[in-house]
Amino acid sequence: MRIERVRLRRISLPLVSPFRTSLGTEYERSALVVQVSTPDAEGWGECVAGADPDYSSEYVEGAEDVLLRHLVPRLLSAETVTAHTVGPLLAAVKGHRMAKAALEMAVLDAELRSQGLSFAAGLGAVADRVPSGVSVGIMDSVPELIDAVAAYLAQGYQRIKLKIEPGWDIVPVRAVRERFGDDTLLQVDANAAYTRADTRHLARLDAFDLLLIEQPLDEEDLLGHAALARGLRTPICLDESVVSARSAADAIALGACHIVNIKPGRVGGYLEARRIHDLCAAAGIPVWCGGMLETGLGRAGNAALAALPNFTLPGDVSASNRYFATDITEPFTLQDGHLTVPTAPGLGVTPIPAALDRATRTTTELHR
Ligand SMILES: O=C(O)CCC(=O)N[C@@H](C(=O)O)c1ccccc1
Repeated sequence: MRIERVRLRRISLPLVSPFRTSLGTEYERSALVVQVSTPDAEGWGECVAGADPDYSSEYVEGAEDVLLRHLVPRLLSAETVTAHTVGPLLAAVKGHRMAKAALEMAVLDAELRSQGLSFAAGLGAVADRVPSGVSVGIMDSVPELIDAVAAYLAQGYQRIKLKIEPGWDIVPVRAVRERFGDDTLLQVDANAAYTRADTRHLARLDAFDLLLIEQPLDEEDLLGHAALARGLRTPICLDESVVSARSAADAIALGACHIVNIKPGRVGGYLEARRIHDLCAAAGIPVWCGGMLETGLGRAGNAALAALPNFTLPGDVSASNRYFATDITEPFTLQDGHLTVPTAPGLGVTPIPAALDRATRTTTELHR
């Protein structure tokens, strides 16, 4: 395909409720929507980098700058581009995986739309719906947390993920386990808030039969996670530490994880996400699809990805209304605790012009 034009929109969507993690509290989601125009089709992508470089080193202004000055020009000057050549074309630019992922996603969307293929078909989905888990932030009190979890379970969510940090871990997790019983699928996410010195403290979570503890230590501390894994019964899941298939292989070889949270934006795109899925499947490591508070664009791609065979744990692919009163696409809704995998060509969704315009703060366009 020949890329004629790339349009970047900085968008902002208010969250239905503040989302607090060990990294801080978000009240609105900033994101970048990438629109790629080719003679055959338009393609849409979403950059998951947030307002601040706190989850990773990327942040929305930085992603916009590196896209405009270093990444998009490389694609516009190429005679032809396919989703599989985006990575090599951008390889000279170090890092910036979330920015690259957004561009590759838009090219993949355009390519699949022009072929009349859905993301699900293109990636190798084996299911037409995926179980929905939900991420529950840190709250001001345990009663407030219990009410929030009760509401999500009543909506049909199949799995509860609780954000934890030092001072908000054992007590809330015990309260949720005791209130909702042993059959509720429950896991925790620390966003790297602990250190190796916390091993004995974190081992107290073993009492609650959790599916996993996600990213307890610093993203670069693979040996620390391997040591922690030897001190805990609860399986260790990595998120921030896994930025590529290579890093997934290293983490697995070092015994740093039993489970991997795959986020296409964090690992540089859906194609690398599939490579990690395949590598983990070969190593007997189950995976699940994480979330970055995506709009319906990223939610559509994630639903398709979560339908691949080794995504055997419910992911954070929740309904649009978990975060947004109004999404920029038709909203994803929970049907019997599942999201339906889009079957239309490409992502299967496109932004609703009025909704996208309302969410757009700035638009920048680059042409061949
Ligand atoms: O459901 C979602 O999209 C969000 C799931 C979630 O908890 N994301 C977390 C995470 O660390 O996985 C997060 C990402 C980015 C920013 C803050 C929090």
